[in-house]
Amino acid sequence: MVVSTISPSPVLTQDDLKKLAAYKAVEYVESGMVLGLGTGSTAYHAVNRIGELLKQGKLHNIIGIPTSKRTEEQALSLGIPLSDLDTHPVLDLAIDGADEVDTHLNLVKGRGGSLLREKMVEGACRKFVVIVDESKMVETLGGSGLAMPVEVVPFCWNFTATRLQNLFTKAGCVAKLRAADGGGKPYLTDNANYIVDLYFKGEIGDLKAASDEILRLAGVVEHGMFIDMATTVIIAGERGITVKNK
Ligand SMILES: O=C(CO)[C@H](O)[C@H](O)COP(=O)(O)O
Repeated sequence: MVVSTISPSPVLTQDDLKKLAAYKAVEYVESGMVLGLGTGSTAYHAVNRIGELLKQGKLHNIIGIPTSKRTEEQALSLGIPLSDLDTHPVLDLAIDGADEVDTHLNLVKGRGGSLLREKMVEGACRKFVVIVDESKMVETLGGSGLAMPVEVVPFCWNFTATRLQNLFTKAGCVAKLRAADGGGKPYLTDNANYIVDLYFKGEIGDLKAASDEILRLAGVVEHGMFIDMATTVIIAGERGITVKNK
């Protein structure tokens, strides 16, 4: 793993840090590329920057593949030409945020709800650049006490949630159905599925084994562990930008 650190910065807000990481990632974009466009408050800055460079004529012939309806709307409003994986099954580069990044550059994604499309798009990229502020860096995934999302079909979701929780009893896992903003109804993904958030008290353990066990359950569509997918992680912190390459 190659690590490089670039220039210190003054006191910045978390959003400033997200923007710094996003702008740094957009330096990897070249004219003619097919790009995966991520979802979330960090990726938002990257998509805006790509739109800005296109408008200024500094980038040409970009094709974006959005990872959510939200990003699709944003990209269209900026005049970024869009396509899909059916037409472009191999992408040059994707830029996206993450909820957690571990020391091996494995990720938790999907607290913003777009994990399935993100995994499809980012899994089809030659290069996947992840952009985070330093608060997202963790020793081990799931250890922050925050959610590890799993997209499930709505049919008997409670049955699936219970089976998910039972997979990780040793890790003190609690499975909760994600509610839509305002409570009441379940959160619906862009694919009309539900999300069950897994909360761990202990360690998940072997990530690949956990992934296999989750995906073996009928009713599960995809989970938010992105194992061995990121090729570069750009971390913005108070002391500057750190770039980690696989
Ligand atoms: O996985 C995601 C959405 O499904 C986001 O990339 C992740 O939640 C990070 O979001 P943010 O940049 O807003 O912190």
